[in-house]
Amino acid sequence: MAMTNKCINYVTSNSTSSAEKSCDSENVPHLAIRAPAALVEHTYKSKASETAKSTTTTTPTPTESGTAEMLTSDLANGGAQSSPASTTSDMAILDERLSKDVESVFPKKRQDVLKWYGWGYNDSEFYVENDMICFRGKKYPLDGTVLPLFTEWVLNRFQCTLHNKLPLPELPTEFPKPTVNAEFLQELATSGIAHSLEGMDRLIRCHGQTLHDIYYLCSNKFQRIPDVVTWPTSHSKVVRLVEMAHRHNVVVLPYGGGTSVSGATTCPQEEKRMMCCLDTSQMNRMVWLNKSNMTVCFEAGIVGQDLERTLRSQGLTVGHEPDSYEFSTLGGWVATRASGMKKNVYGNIEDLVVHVKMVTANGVLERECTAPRVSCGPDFNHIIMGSEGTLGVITEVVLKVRPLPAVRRYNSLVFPDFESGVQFMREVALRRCQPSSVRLMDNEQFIMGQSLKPPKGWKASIVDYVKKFYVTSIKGIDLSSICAATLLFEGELEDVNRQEELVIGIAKKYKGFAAGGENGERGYIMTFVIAYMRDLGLRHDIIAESFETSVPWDRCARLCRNVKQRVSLECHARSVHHYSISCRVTQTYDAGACVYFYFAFNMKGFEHPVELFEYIESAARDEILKCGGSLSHHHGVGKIRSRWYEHTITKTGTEVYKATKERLDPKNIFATGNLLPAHSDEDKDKPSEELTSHSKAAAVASLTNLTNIKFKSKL
Ligand SMILES: Cc1cc2nc3c(=O)[nH]c(=O)nc-3n(C[C@H](O)[C@H](O)[C@H](O)COP(=O)(O)OP(=O)(O)OC[C@H]3O[C@@H](n4cnc5c(N)ncnc54)[C@H](O)[C@@H]3O)c2cc1C
Repeated sequence: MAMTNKCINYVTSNSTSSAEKSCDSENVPHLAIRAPAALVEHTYKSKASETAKSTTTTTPTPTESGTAEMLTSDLANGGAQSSPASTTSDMAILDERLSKDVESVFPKKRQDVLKWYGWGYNDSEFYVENDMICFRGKKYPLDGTVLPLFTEWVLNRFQCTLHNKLPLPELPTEFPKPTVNAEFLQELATSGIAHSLEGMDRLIRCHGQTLHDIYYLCSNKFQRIPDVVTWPTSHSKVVRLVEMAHRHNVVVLPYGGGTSVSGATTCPQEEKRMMCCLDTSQMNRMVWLNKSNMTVCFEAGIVGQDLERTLRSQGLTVGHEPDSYEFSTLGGWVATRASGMKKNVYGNIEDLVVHVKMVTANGVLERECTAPRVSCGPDFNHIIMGSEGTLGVITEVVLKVRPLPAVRRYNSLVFPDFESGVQFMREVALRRCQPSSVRLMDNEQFIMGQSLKPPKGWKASIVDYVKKFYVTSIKGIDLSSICAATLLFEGELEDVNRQEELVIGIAKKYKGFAAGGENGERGYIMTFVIAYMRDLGLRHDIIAESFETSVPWDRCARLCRNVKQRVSLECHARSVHHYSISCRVTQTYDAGACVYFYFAFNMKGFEHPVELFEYIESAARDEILKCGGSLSHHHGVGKIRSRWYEHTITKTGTEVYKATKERLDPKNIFATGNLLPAHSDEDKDKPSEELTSHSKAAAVASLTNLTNIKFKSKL
C-alpha cells in the first residue's frame, strides 16, 4: 500500500486547541521528532495457564522492559528538546502522544486480495470435492477440512444436489457508462487526490454484502455504479474533496470496508448526478496514542484487524470486535453504530468513542474537547453515530483503549431447551456478571454448528457417543430441543475464575451444565468462517441472509418463537419447502437482548428468488416490530429497512433528522439514500410535509411491488 506521509507528533499541553490535533501533511502544527524505538512490533511472553475443562490462554502482555516504559522515556526525551511544557517529566507523561503509519492488510487495489463477487479473501471458500463440502483458507483454522457431517446437514435440510453447481461469475468487461461532471473531474485532477475511472475499481465499490447486492453483482444487474473512485489521504484532503463536490453538485458516497448488510453502501440506482465514491482506505494512521488517558486517535479508514494489531503491539486493545472486523473499518463502525461481540467488557461503539470528526458540506462537525463526559446536550457525537454516510465523512475518531487482558478463557454450556437458555441469559444480565461474550444458540444453530466438526477417528467417535449418552440418558435432555451457549471470559485470572464459577452456577439453576472450552472456542472461531457459506449456497441454489433486532427481556423468547413461526408460515404459503430458520441471542443488556436470525432456503425453480427472500424477510421484520423488537440492533437501517425508519423514530423525529440534513448538506450531496427512502430531484424543493407523504407512498409502493410479484415455483 502506498504509505501516507510519515509524521510523529508531540503535542504539548499548551498547544493551540484543547481538542486533539491531527497530523495532516498540509497542516502540521506540531513538532516532528524521531520515531520511537518502542514502535517496533513487540514479542510477547506466553504464560499458559489451564483450568479444568475450559480453554484458557494467557494474554500477550508486554515484557517487563516493554513498550510503555520505552515509549514514555523516548517521548519524554524527544519532546523535552522541543517543547517548554515537557521540561518536567510529569507533563511529558501526561501529554504523551505518538503517531504511527499502519501498513494495511489490504492493498489499494482491494480486488488483488479480496473476492470481487462475494465475501472475504480470494483464497478462502467453501467448495465441493468428491461430493463433499470442504473449506480452504490459510487464515482460518478450518483450512483444508473435509466436512461430511455438514454436507449431510445441507443435503437433508435443503434437499439440494451438490452437482450442477453454477459457474463462478465471469469478470465483467463492460461497465455502466459513467455520468461525468467535467468541471469536477478537471479540478479533481489537479487536487492531488488519487482517483480512478476504471470499471472494476468502480464496480467493486458499488455494493455491500446483502443478498440483494451479491445476487445483482453476480448477474451484472447494477445500472448505476460510482462514476469515479477517490482515495483522499487525510482529513484536510476530505475537506477539499467535499468542498469541491458541493460546489459542483457531485454526490459523495463514503466507503469503508463495504461490509454493510443494510444496503447502505449500495449505489442509489436512481441518482442522476455524477457519483464520487470516497474510499477511506488510505486514511488509516494511528494519529496519536495517549497512554496517560488511555485514548487513541485513528483515521477513520483503518480496518479492524489493522487497528487491533497496532494496539496489541503496545499491550493495548480497543476490544471492539464485530464479526466483520477482519474487513470493516472504524469509520464504518461509527457510521452504522456497530456492536462488537465483546461489548460486555469493552462496550459498543457509542461507549468507546470519545471524540469524532465529521466533514460535512457545511463545515466540520466535532466537539471541542476530548473530556470524558460533558453536560452540553444534545450530544453531537450521536448525530454522527448512525448517520450512515448521509450527513458527511467521518475522518478521525478518538477511542478508549484498555490493557490487553491477562487471561482469555472459553467455555460452553448446554441447556435442555431455548427458553431455559434465555432465562439463564436474563439472570446473568440482571446480576451483571456477563463474560466478555455470551451467545445462546437455538437447537437448529447448535446442530448446524456441530455438523461443522471435522470427521474423527473411531476413538473420538466413542467419546462422542459417551458424551451423547451422558446428555440424553443421565441429564435427560432431548436432542431435538437441546441448545448451547458459548462463553468467552477476559480479565485477570482471579476475576475470570470467580466470574466463571458464578456463571456456571447460574446455568445450573436452569438445568444447564458446562460442556467444555473446546466447544466454546470452536464456536467463536466459526463466527468468521460462517460468512463464507453464502457464496457456496448461491452456486447450489440456496440463498441465505441474516437479520437482527433488540428486544426487552420480557418479550425475548416470544419474539424468537413468533418470528420463526411467521417465517415458516410465509414459506409454506409460498411453496418454499426446504428452508432453515434459526436464531441466537448474541448480546445482553440490563433491559433486554439482541437476537440474530439466520434464514436460508432452496430457491430452485423460483422466478424471483431474491424478491421472494426479501418479501419473507420483510414479513419477519413486521413480526419483530409487532413483538416489541427494534428496527435494528447493529446492522443499521440502510435502504432495506428505510421504509420503517419514519415509523420507528416518529414524525417529529423525522423532521429533526431532515432539518439537520438540510442544514449540514443543503444540496444533498451525501445522497446515499439511507435512513429515509430517497427523494427524486423534483422533490428537492418540496415542503417537508409533502416529502413525508412521498416517502410513505414510495414505501407503500415498494411493498406493493413485492406483494404483486408471483412467487410461484416453476417446478
Ligand atoms: C459477515 C458479517 C458480519 C457482521 N457482523 C457485524 C457485527 O458483529 N456487528 C456489527 O455492528 N455489524 C456487523 N456487520 C455489519 C457491518 O460489518 C457493519 O455495519 C460495519 O460497521 C460496516 O463497516 P464498513 O467499514 O464495512 O462500512 P461500509 O460497509 O463501507 O459502509 C457502511 C455505511 O457507513 C458509511 N461509511 C463508511 N465509512 C464512513 C466514513 N468514514 N464516514 C461516513 N460514513 C461512512 C457508508 O457510506 C455506508 O453508509 C457484519 C457484516 C457482515 C457481512
